[in-house]
Amino acid sequence: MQDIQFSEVDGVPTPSASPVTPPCRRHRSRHRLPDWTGPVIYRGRVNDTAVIITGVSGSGKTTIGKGLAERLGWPYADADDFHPPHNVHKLTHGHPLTDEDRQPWLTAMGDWLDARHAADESVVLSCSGLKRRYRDQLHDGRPQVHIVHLHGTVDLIAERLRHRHGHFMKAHMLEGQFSDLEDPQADEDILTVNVDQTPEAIVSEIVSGLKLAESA
Ligand SMILES: Nc1ncnc2c1ncn2[C@@H]1O[C@H](COP(=O)(O)OP(=O)(O)OP(=O)(O)O)[C@@H](O)[C@H]1O
Ligand SMILES: O=C(O)[C@H](O)[C@@H](O)[C@H](O)[C@H](O)CO
Repeated sequence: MQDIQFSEVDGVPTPSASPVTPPCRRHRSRHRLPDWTGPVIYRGRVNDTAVIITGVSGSGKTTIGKGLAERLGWPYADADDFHPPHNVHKLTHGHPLTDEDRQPWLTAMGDWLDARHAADESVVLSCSGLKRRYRDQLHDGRPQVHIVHLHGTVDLIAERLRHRHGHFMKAHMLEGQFSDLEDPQADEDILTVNVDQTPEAIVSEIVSGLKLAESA
């Protein structure tokens, strides 16, 4: 296998030798690997980037998503705002969502990602993305999307939820969230970050892990 050296050109890592293998192992082969025909598309990087923060309820998606968006100077959106009223009603009354409930919600987020991409706009979206097929639905065919999964223990997250007030999602639903959770697999190209650290440290880990450029 040929060794590929990278140098920076306009902030984009560029190989100094024509590779015969993909330039980056974190690239998802199913939909992002271009044939080697010219300019480098590094990790699927296009003009805009969409970072999706996933994790169970209480893992910190909102806290970290907003912090990251602020650090990068990008708009932020929360998946909770894409739920049809029926889903919010169910969650508010303590009923977990089914795959069927989640379908219109995933479609709405996908449409939103496509609209932001068409406008060349980089964004941060917080979304539970508990099951692999939900993540695939948002990820596949969207080279601008990078997923960051917030990982934490049940005990730590339950403790945080016990202290959270004014949110429709209640702590007792955490068990259902963990039973629905399908941990990210290696081939999903997902950055997993442990939430047992300060929000600032988590945001920094994401910025460096995804090599995101911070706003001045
Ligand atoms: N790294 C952290 N350290 C300490 N507390 C945190 C951290 N991240 C989040 N929290 C706190 O934990 C609680 C849950 O965080 P947050 O609301 O961001 O989670 P969430 O994943 O968006 O939840 P949901 O999916 O239910 O909206 C909040 O009270 C928040 O302030
Ligand atoms: O997939 C789900 O069950 C939902 O997305 C929930 O996780 C909530 O929307 C959210 O996390 C609570 O704020």
